[in-house]
Amino acid sequence: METARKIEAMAAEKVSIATSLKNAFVKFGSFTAIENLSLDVEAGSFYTILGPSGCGKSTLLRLVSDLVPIASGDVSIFGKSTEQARLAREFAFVFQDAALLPWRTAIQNVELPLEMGRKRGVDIPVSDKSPMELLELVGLKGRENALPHELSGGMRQRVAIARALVCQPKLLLMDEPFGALDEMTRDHLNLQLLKIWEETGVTILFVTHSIPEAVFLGQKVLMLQAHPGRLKEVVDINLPYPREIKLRDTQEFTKYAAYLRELLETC
Ligand SMILES: Nc1ncnc2c1ncn2[C@@H]1O[C@H](COP(=O)(O)OP(=O)(O)OP(=O)(O)O)[C@@H](O)[C@H]1O
Repeated sequence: METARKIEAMAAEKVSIATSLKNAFVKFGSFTAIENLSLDVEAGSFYTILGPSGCGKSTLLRLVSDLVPIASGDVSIFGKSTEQARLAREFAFVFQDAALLPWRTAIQNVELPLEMGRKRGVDIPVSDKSPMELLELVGLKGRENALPHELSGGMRQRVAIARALVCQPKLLLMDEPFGALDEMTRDHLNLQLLKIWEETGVTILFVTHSIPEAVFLGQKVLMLQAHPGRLKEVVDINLPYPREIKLRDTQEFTKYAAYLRELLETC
């Protein structure tokens, strides 16, 4: 009985951890890109990732998403190996470039992962929201039949987010998704992303170069340092949600941003 309870508790703990890294190393030949990284990301949380160029931010997301192998240590996604999690569509990736198929309309791009799953005869999870509802969620109602070249950069990125959500991922990996956008569009998408996070309960790992963006979005900011890439500090952002743009004008926000700027200088 005691043992059964222990196993149950361990299983529950595993499920409540979206991503677990234990003494993880990533190497490219003799070059160490990530050194001895240990981290538990709680399910449903929003982590932003900051650090100097080349410190391994993208490599970390690529490790979690089974795109690069671990050299030593452990990495798991909801208690599964990264390969099992990839096959079960537990996570989805959003890159800086929306990478839409130019000959398909917005809605056809969102439907693509479902079509591909069907073609391969794979049983994939499907969002309880339809592709149309997902486009609505990202504020693109009425533009579903537009081709990518008829949409702005921000709109294309919103289609990419809707596409990432179509298989109901539990974990969303975002690598500078708004890095190429103007400030107003970025602000708008930051707000929309927070709304999506609150509505869906998805766990988010979000790489950015922008300190204000990292503070505005994240519950925690993961600061990495370079040469070799390793964890410098996890900074808790104790600012309430829902967050509004005017939060950036507050003293608390400015304090966090200043602290992170100083920390970044030491990385
Ligand atoms: N496929 C690869 N082969 C060899 N080295 C690689 C490979 N991918 C990344 N690296 C190296 O690993 C290190 C970390 O790269 P990564 O792209 O993760 O950094 P980053 O923090 O995302 O950088 P940036 O902020 O400039 O985007 C860099 O030194 C990079 O040159």
